[in-house]
Amino acid sequence: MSGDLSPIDKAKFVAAKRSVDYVEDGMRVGLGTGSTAAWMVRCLGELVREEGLKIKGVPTSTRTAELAREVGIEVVSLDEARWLDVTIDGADEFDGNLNLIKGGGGALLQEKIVATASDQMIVIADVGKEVETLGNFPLPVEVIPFGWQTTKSLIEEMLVSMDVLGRDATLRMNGERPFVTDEGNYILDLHLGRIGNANQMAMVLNQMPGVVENGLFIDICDVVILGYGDGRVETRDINEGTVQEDRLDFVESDNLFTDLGD
Ligand SMILES: O=C[C@H](O)[C@H](O)[C@H](O)COP(=O)(O)O
Repeated sequence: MSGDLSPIDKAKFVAAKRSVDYVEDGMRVGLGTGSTAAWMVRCLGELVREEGLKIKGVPTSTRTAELAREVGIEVVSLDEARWLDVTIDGADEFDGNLNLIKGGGGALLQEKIVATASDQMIVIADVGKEVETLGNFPLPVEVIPFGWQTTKSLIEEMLVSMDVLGRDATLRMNGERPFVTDEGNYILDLHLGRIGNANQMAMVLNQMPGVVENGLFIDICDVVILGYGDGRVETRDINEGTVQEDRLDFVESDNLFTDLGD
């Protein structure tokens, strides 16, 4: 079965597999959204079903909620859980300070609320997500549908005044219609190229009328677990200042991958 996976999927899988080591019995766990986070949800489901792990999962999208229930994880709302032990999620880009761009799948609002309500946020990513400076990936900004074209013009004017390289904002589409988030909002993707001051950009965007949230996650992520297509895993902890490397090996078994340890 491992032969069916592309190197990028293997990289996502090994990062996800390593991340569930952070989850202990009784924890309240934020469950991210996207293809990498989906691997993590499946790995957690396996632990719940086969090893009796008891956790409460708070999903960051309806997609993740469906998958979590499907694999046997008890799903609760953030209001029920109130505060979480850990959130594990993917990212579209991360830099050396573990600042992120998220929202490629449109789930940034719930993801940011859930990650911020967690003692620890762990990002799982394939090696292609690492960048020197954020901004090559279009920055998603969630806006309310009312007056979205005015909001778009205001954002573009702001980008000119901030002297940002790219200034185009495009409405995310789902076929012929605007893409609609779980909260009923639209997404504007900002094609910036390079975000010099991500903190300032995040603050300025969130002050604009019509903007609900932006996809910059600044000082929220604690740990990045980076997967490689050959099974190597690198864990970077920004608080501890540590980098650990190990390896998961691919085997043709029911479990797909076996932890070989150090
Ligand atoms: O809205 C989606 C999320 O922020 C995802 O975590 C992000 O887009 C990364 O997704 P993937 O793991 O599929 O690359």
